[in-house]
Amino acid sequence: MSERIVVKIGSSSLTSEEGGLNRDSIRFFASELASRHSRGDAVMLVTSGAVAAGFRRIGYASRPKAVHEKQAAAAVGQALLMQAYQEELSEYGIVAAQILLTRADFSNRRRIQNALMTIEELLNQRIIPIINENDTVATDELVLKFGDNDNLSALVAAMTKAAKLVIITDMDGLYTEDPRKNPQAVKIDRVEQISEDILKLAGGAGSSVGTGGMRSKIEAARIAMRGGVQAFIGKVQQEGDLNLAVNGSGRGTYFDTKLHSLSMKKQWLGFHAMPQGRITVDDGAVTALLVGGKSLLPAGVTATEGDFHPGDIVEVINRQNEVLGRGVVNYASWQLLAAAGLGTEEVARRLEVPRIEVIHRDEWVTLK
Ligand SMILES: Nc1ncnc2c1ncn2[C@@H]1O[C@H](COP(=O)(O)OP(=O)(O)O)[C@@H](O)[C@H]1O
Ligand SMILES: N[C@@H](CCC(=O)OP(=O)(O)O)C(=O)O
Repeated sequence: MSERIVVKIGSSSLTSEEGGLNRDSIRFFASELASRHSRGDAVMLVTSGAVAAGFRRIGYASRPKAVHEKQAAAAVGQALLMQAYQEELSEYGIVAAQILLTRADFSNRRRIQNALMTIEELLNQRIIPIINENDTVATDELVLKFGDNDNLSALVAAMTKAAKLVIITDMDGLYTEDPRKNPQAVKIDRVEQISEDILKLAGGAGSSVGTGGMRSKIEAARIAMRGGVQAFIGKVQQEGDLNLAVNGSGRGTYFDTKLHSLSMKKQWLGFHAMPQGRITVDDGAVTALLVGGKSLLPAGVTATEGDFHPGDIVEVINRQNEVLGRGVVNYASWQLLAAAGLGTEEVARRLEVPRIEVIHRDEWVTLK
């Protein structure tokens, strides 16, 4: 059966600690991708490695830390990376395309629609889109940077309604602890829900070339699952490993989902738009939102944060500060402050709001 898949390859799989691209690795991954492509899959690749490939060529002794140096390294390395993929994929008669995206592109509806249309056309033409963060324009200081490509790959998978996201890394899955630190750590084969406990298992990057570590991969798996995409985190190292990973018997951890893909509108709400504020809710409201599929009423609100207006997107958290989801708010922040904890009739008497629900169920996305 042919499928739509997104494959993400981390810096640690493409480069050595001393920097520079490992051409054998690129050759190997190209052959794995070509094998899925020849089965009829629509294959997209999200690849890191620009900074790691470029710093060596520039002459820096190690992976740079300063933003301008990282961006210079990425500018050099991205060209080397594309050249290597293009040459290796052409051995199989496959054409590759370069797509560079930033977090800010995802926050702009028109830009992201355009990127999606481009990707769809490339896939129609049996081209493999090769996607990376546009490092020269994305900056660290703002929330506008992905930093690692794990999140980017999950957003691409959700946006293109891929069946599967394969996150390739140097570890054969998620362990109960970082195996580099504790060799007794035990591998987890399947995860059906990403709880806070699962997130706590994961530490930072294991190598000096990787950035995200396991935590950002699990966060990516969470986005993928919410978007109705099955995610895999693990190793693809020998011939046929990518097929195994796609078919369910790969060397890694599977994050299964029973959810259906989210509409572009709900993806926008949940993943892309920048929230303008936060609303804290009580336990009754948590159940109403997460279990009952109900709208959020003022009675369940205990606190608000930020300056928002009707129509803005806000994040909803519980008393433990865990994010439950996001939605379109019908109140201004000052109105909600006045209405918090009150019954609906009381609110209707006191305030003029476009809708009595703080967030209507149709304009809500659960992220927990
Ligand atoms: N619980 C865990 N299970 C597995 N690996 C973990 C865990 N916590 C931290 N890690 C580390 O995450 C690393 C992979 O992330 P990273 O170095 O960013 O790789 P990549 O470049 O492939 O994105 C592993 O090498 C491992 O040391
Ligand atoms: N866009 C950057 C990605 C940075 C990075 O190291 O990411 P990753 O290896 O996925 O943790 C690059 O190409 O170098």
